[in-house]
Amino acid sequence: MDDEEIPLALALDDAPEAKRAEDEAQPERTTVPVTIVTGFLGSGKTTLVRHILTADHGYRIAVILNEFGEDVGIEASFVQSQEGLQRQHDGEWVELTNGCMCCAVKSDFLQALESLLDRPAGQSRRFDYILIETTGLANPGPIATALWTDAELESRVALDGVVTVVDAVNIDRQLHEPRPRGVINEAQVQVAYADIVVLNKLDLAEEEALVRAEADIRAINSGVTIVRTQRSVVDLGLILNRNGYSHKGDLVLPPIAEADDEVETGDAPSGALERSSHAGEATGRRRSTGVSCCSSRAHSFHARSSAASTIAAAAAAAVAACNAAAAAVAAGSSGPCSSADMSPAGSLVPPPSPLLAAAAAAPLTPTRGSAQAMASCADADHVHDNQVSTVSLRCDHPVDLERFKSWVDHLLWDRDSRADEIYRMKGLICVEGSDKKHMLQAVYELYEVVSGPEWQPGEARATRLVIIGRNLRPAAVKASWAEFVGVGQQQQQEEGGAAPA
Ligand SMILES: Nc1nc2c(ncn2[C@@H]2O[C@H](COP(=O)(O)OP(=O)(O)OP(=O)(O)O)[C@@H](O)[C@H]2O)c(=O)[nH]1
Repeated sequence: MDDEEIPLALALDDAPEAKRAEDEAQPERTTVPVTIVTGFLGSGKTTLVRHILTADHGYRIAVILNEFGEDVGIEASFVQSQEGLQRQHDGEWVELTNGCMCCAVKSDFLQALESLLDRPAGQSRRFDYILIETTGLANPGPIATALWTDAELESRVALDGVVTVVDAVNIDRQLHEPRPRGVINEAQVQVAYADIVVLNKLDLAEEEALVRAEADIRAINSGVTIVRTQRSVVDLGLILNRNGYSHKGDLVLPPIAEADDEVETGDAPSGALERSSHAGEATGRRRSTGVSCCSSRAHSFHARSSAASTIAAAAAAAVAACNAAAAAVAAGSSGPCSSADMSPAGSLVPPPSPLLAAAAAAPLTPTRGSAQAMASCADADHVHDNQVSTVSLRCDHPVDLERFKSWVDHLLWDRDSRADEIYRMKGLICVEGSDKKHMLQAVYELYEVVSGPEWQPGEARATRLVIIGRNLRPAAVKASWAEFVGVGQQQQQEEGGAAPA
């Protein structure tokens, strides 16, 4: 979006008459295709969605953004105002000049879909495509399954495809991150469900890493199309209107022969994905799996559609097959939580622009519990519970930008323990001496702070930050915030608690 033309806001009733007449002359489509955009935290999903929204594709696209926990409002409000958009007096929906619409919802995609479909006729131009952007820790399976099943019930929406955006720099550690037995590895499942993988951040990754990433992806989902991108700029013909789940078209799934809804949970240590040696062997097998949530959702839809359960089970089986093979190879050498399985931190290539700061390897600050119930996990180096959670911070007075950056440097780079890991930071920053909003974006050790539009009159000028990671400790994060930004503990408000994946 950086260099692209800024779309202007359009009042819902302001569609040009000629365009409106043209719209009304078009026959109604019986179903609206839905593409799910998924991918791990910070991979480039929003960047892809913005690329789609601003491209010249002729579709009128409705986007449903599912924001993670307490970051609701942070990214959406910044992104929308950054793009010259204005919220219409229509709930959270925003409409762009090309007819695309955007909505931020906290959790329930299907509810948002219903509200979209139930919009009063004539209030806006008709849309003919829906994009759903999941959170970075989401398992896209339940949404895909529900949409696919609904299509069988002659729903007004139909699953078109699942696009998984992969961060070429960080996918290695994401796929191989150790998990306690039975705990889902989100990155693996997101890859497993993909019809197409957008391998993003080419500018930050070396060729060797790209080739390795492709092998890892194919080890999970051997039939998937992989397209390399920078800033998620992809040929939209590859990702929209694939018609992959239509009864008339061929089902686009990892080519798994006999998957059904009886996928077992259990024995294989998820997160122990072997690299390329078993690429292709993931297909045609039925193994036990750590992806229990897929199979449980499949059960709930089995009564409505046996085919629907197959999609979930197929993805689960793909991951399971990889994990089982990896477990066999790794047997006796490293357990599910062995640090030997982890990718070395800090192996990123230097950033190409001053906006991105590269970090040396760095453990971090302390940790926090979470709502996500996970088993404890110990290895020789550390004992922790492997919980993913969110810490939200707020400060109601302007912060010094340089001090703020120093704090981020410290938080991301000067860690003295590897028990915890920050996956993602996002924040709106109210900078001392500036009338412009600033935004922090961090993905693992890389971060950028960019300035955006001016604060609007009456808008609360506050700094709001969201930190998502594994084993975060809020007290220590707050202490470091106080130390580096110079904000007294009494002035901080911790807005949110733990947010489950
Ligand atoms: N250098 C570089 N940065 C990128 C690229 N694509 C995205 N980014 C940056 O990566 C950061 C995360 O991008 P987003 O699009 O917000 O990622 P996301 O997947 O939507 O993040 P979550 O919603 O938190 O999961 C932002 O700072 C982007 O500007 C790329 O190809 N190269």
